[in-house]
Amino acid sequence: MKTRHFFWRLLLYRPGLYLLNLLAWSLIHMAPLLPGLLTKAFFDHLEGTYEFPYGVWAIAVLLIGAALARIALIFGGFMTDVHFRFRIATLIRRNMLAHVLKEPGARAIPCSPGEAISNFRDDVDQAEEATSWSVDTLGLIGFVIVASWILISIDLQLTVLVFVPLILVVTAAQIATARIQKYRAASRESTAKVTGAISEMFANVQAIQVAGAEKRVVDRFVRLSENRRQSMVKDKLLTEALSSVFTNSVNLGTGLILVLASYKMRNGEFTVGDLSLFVYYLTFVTQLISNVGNFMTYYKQMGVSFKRMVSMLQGAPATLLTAANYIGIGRTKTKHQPERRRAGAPDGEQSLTEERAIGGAPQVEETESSLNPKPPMIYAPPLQQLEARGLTYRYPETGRGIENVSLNLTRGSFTVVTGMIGSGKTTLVRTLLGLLPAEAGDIRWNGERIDNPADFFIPPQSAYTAQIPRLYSDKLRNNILLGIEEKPGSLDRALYAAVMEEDIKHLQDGLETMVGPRGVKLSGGQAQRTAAARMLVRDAELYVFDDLSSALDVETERKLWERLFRERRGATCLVVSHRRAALNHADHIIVLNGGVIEAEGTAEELLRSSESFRQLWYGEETGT
Ligand SMILES: Nc1ncnc2c1ncn2[C@@H]1O[C@H](COP(=O)(O)OP(=O)(O)OP(=O)(O)O)[C@@H](O)[C@H]1O
Repeated sequence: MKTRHFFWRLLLYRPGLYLLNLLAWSLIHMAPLLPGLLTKAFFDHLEGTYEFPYGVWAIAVLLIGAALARIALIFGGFMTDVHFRFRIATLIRRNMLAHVLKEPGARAIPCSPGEAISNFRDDVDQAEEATSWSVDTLGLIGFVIVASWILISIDLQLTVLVFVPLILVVTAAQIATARIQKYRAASRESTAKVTGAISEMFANVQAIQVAGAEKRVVDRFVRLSENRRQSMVKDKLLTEALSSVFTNSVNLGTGLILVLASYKMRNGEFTVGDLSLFVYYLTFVTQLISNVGNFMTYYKQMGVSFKRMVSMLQGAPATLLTAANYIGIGRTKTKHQPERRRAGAPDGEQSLTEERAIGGAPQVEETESSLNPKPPMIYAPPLQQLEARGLTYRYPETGRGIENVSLNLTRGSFTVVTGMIGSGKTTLVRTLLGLLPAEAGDIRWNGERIDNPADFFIPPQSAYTAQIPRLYSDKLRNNILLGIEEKPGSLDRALYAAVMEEDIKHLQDGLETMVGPRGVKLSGGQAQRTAAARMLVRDAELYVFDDLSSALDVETERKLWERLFRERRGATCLVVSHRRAALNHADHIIVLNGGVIEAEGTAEELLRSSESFRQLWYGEETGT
């Protein structure tokens, strides 16, 4: 999709509102035609070349009336403009956000959070500005057409002199816009880098301090800011230079008209009223010129912003940005039929993410919301067997990941994925759970294919604790519940299973303790176990733990597995670990190396057959 198609689709999003806005601003910009004619009548009346039937005072009254009418029109114009702008901006932001939320969790945005914020904020503003300025430009063009007709009927030669600067300026601006686009892209990019650096610095204060890297980080920030300063200065300088070209060429045109008019007036071909009309209209012609210039600049800048917004979609069609979705403002929606068919599902093949679940009868619960359409909850039948065949995912940046990995989990089993650092353990569980988009492979729940693992692998099917816990600046209780309803005893059971009961006693406000941004008030182990409790408070068929060992001592980890077995008999566990506490419990162990399965079996078998496994097993003793 090209920029012009994007622009056009934005205008057509709410065509009625856009036309109303266009009408309002056309009237606002064309309204000065009347005072111009009244001023001419006033001077001609005084000069005696024309007799106004109701006298000079009537002209004054009409002038005041015209001014008041224009004020009222401007008020109406602001209302329509605000409504239109707001809807456009909300549409794009909503569509981008909806797409980000649909992307596999681990690759939701293709850039740093700071850059993403800049896309959501500045780039959307740019699109809003361009659409909004288009109505002013069209309104002023309307004014110029009518004004030209009036002026030509008075004096063709002078009228041409009014428009020559206009043509020159528009041509100059056209030539300069390519460069504006380049400078604008550079300034946007450098702004995004500065925003990204700020967000990274705030997120990593502790890491920066312990590494003694304050000076280097600040130096880098200064470098980025300096780059930004330079690119912003270039951008602003060119924009302002163009703007001054617009204004001054029109001033020159005014001078020419005055000189020419004085000759014509001396010859009696031009009245004072004609002169006042020319000068009066010229002010608005000036406005059109700078308006066209502004619009062209905004339009070009929107082209840059459009590309950046498309990059947020990570390969999805650009039309998504302007897809006319319900944006949840103003009206309530009563009926919602969400689209549940997954891309990639071969025709005729049943899948668990569609409206049919195993067992014949549909087991999908429709949720209906008055504001936000939610996907239906999926209740799959209890897990008997989960199979993954040929799972492959490579990170585009490094080409590393996993290749052709298969696994088979039966109900109540405890499977451990182990391997050296960087062998692909996290990638495997993320790909299985749909947090990374599998390039190849097939996942089946009790033999039924799962087309969209990201929608499927959530409670009550599965729950997951990531290697790095993500906590919010809120109470500990809310961090664990994350919005679900607390059932009697459920929180206590989860805390006990996550071996957190002692920690809660020692925390100042127990479960009501505010954990601070990203959980900074908790120890690493507490944060990790909070994440485990968050997982365990959700009843699930399959529990996936990604490497708890970094935050748990051996004894705590042993307790955690024991409690989990006792409390949740029948639950199936997939655990990433290289700790004996987990390996000892395992029914089946998968050893990854370089993204592929190197060996698999029980601990006993692997101790005999796999050198890598022996290294991991004995490495714990030697601490290597
Ligand atoms: N976001 C990423 N972008 C690019 N490459 C990545 C990314 N994350 C991981 N990799 C690469 O993919 C490979 C597998 O990484 P992964 O995190 O799955 O390993 P792991 O076995 O879980 O490691 P660890 O034991 O350190 O957690 C590694 O070589 C790593 O360099």
